[in-house]
Amino acid sequence: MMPEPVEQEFDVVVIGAGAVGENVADRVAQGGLSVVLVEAELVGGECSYWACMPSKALLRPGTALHAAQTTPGAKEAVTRTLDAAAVLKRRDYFTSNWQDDSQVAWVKDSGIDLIRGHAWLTAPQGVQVAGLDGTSHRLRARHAVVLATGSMPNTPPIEGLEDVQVWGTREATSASEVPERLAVLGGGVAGTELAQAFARLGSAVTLVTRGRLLGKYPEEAASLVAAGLRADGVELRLHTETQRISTNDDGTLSLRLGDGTTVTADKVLVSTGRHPALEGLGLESIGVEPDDRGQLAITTDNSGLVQGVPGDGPWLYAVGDAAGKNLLTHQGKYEARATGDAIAARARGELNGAPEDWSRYSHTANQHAVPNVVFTDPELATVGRTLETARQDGFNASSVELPIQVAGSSLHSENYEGWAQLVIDEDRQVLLGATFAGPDVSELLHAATIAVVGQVPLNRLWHAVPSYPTISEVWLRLLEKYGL
Ligand SMILES: Cc1cc2nc3c(=O)[nH]c(=O)nc-3n(C[C@H](O)[C@H](O)[C@H](O)COP(=O)(O)OP(=O)(O)OC[C@H]3O[C@@H](n4cnc5c(N)ncnc54)[C@H](O)[C@@H]3O)c2cc1C
Ligand SMILES: NC(=O)c1ccc[n+]([C@@H]2O[C@H](COP(=O)([O-])OP(=O)(O)OC[C@H]3O[C@@H](n4cnc5c(N)ncnc54)[C@H](O)[C@@H]3O)[C@@H](O)[C@H]2O)c1
Repeated sequence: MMPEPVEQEFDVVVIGAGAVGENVADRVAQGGLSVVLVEAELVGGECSYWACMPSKALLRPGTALHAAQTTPGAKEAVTRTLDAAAVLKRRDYFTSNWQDDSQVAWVKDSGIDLIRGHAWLTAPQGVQVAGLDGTSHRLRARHAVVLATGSMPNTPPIEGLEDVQVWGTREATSASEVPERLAVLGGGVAGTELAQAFARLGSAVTLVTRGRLLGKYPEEAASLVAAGLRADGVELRLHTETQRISTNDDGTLSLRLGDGTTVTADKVLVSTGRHPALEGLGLESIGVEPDDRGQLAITTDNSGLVQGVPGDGPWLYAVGDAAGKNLLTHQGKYEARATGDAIAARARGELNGAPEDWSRYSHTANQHAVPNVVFTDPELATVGRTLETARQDGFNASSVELPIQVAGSSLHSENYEGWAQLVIDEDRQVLLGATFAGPDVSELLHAATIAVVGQVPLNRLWHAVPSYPTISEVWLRLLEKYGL
């Protein structure tokens, strides 16, 4: 006989204890509300164990080595290649060996309840949990339920894919061995970063993508990254469809490509994008139906409130990858802080209706300034609008571009190659976006984020003097080229 469910009431129920769910729970707890986090796997989610942390831990040693190899004086001291076993060991450290004890301790210390199990909605403000320990929970949320369930990998329509064992990003980031030959499908951020990480660890890597590399980024910046990958021996098969995948008798895998050629590899990584993890969440019970493509989709307002949901007042929110706006940890955590504060303010009666733009309860930066770093070598860092998206959004936009050739970059490494772009709103004379590509440019990005969010007039930005000799001097050159 099934045991009776445990009935519990909380002010807020958060489904999913990734970085984003943890942050919502923290803010509502700080706002004086009782909150429970429900997590089906590891507390800390994708970023901590299978995404940001391990991928960056795999990339960083290669970047450090390459920096030394391109700096005379240091170069002579570097006589060996990467120690793959040591790199994997360091990656294991950054994933805490896939143990979540320290994050569980933080949850408890923060006054947040935790239930390990799979949760779904049963009714407005009602959540059922199948506990991993066999217990069943029936939860009622007095003020809010927050969906922070993350995202799932897309499965590309490739013949034979269902019958073979491939890597997703989870298997790649937690790999215990470096495959001799790796084929990567998808030329987005995940595929590009992991292709370089494994190439530098010793794999012969072929990356196959149907468009150009990093197609969402300005072409000049993306082509510097492509050159970096090629220099590491990655074979780039761009503008190429993959038609079929099959297993060979020796256990290797073969990809038949649209141009009639075949790529054979020991492992194949499929990294062709992700979609919000909304399946199995009981959304049908509150009237959310799959769209024409059979996918569940939700719309949220600027405080994360899901639109068009039945119930008595605002109660269902979605944040982070689950909301599907920006699949980035830092931006999801930003949404989480605002949403958590909005829930607490609504509970106190201090916030009615949608929050004002740029108030602490609003995700306004999502529309203007989402920072984004591709952690390859060279790096690609971008914030805000590209010239193309600015014009699509109706801005009277112009741009100014330059190769990064300043004293700081020439000192940084031999033959430093970089590229920078500012996108300008001609009507208001403020920045709409910026892109930097080159070794170690990611630390330039926050200055651009501040300028975009602060809508700093260009004639005031002129007075922000970059230190000499730093790579940031490219800011001055760009403003000079613009005509200041
Ligand atoms: C390879 C890779 C590298 C990346 N690198 C970066 C990077 O460098 N920087 C960056 O900003 N972003 C990066 N990202 C994106 C980043 O990982 C995500 O944006 C981030 O993890 C989203 O956090 P989240 O809390 O919304 O979701 P998640 O971290 O996915 O957490 C969701 C949690 O919800 C749980 N869950 C789901 N459904 C249920 C349910 N029904 N009941 C209970 N629990 C449930 C899941 O088990 C999971 O723990 C990377 C992604 C990938 C794939
Ligand atoms: N440094 C970072 O911040 C970082 C790193 C990795 C991942 N991420 C996040 O994780 C998410 C997922 O990364 P991703 O690289 O998988 O997604 P993505 O959307 O960046 O790239 C998907 C790639 O797959 C290709 N593709 C899509 N469908 C295909 C098909 N049917 N056949 C062949 N190719 C196909 C696309 O053309 C594109 O090149 C991203 O949205 C990103 O925000 C962030």
